[in-house]
Amino acid sequence: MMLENKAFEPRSAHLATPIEKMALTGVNFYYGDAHAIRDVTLSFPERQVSALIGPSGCGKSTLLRILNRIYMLYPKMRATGSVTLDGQNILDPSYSMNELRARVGMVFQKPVPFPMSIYDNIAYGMRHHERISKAEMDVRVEQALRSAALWDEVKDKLKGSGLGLSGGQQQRLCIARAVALRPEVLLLDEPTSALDPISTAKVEELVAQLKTEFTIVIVTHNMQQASRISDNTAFMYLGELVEYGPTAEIFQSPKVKRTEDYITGRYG
Ligand SMILES: Nc1ncnc2c1ncn2[C@@H]1O[C@H](COP(=O)(O)OP(=O)(O)OP(=O)(O)O)[C@@H](O)[C@H]1O
Repeated sequence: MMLENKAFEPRSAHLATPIEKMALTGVNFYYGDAHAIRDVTLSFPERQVSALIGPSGCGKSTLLRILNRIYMLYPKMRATGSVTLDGQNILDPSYSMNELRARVGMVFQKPVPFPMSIYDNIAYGMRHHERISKAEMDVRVEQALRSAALWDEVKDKLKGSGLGLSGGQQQRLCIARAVALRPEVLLLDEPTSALDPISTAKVEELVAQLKTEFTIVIVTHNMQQASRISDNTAFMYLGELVEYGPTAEIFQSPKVKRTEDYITGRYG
């Protein structure tokens, strides 16, 4: 069945110069007294994949969580500086959390489907955010599952539990759930670290497709993955941004010795 898919029409075709979708300026982050992110300034171009890499504890996940203000759920965590989304500072408390949740979606390392049917896993968020008819919901669920390259595997068992899927399928279900809300930015926190190589390859292919419609920021420990799927790579160390640029440059001719050492596996 051919679906009319307005949500996934390119927002502006054939961009000559990428538009800056999100930008951090002088961002610091604190877990209580612990200073986890130090004066980070960088921007994520629209409809490109940007990878955050660096040794364990360098602040990759923390940086990702600043981008959707998820830390605000916890007391004692605070960010300073500015993070803009299409030029508006999302760290400003007056910026609506609901709007941010709708515009910036997140997928975590460990897939956690809701304990409900595959169909309801996708429909749940939409019911919460929008009023849509059953017929339109069916279309949107199908679109989301197709976008996450999962439709063919689940179309005959939509009423079955999301928990009954394999790990790789569960992760694609979680991606479908995020995509269904039609965000503009997708944050992926090590989305393949719990997956086998075949599922990993599927998710990587999926990221390549999704970037035609979404701006993607991905945290990964996997150097090959960063070099395969990202347009830009940021190398972080001890909470600081060491180097950021086009992925080919970062991997082939890093300017900073520490980046080179990490990428070539001399430490990590
Ligand atoms: N909830 C927390 N409370 C206090 N400190 C934290 C908390 N979460 C992370 N940190 C600290 O912040 C720093 C950055 O952690 P973060 O998880 O962002 O690093 P990471 O690069 O994503 O690491 P990994 O690759 O191991 O997931 C670390 O020093 C970590 O110990």
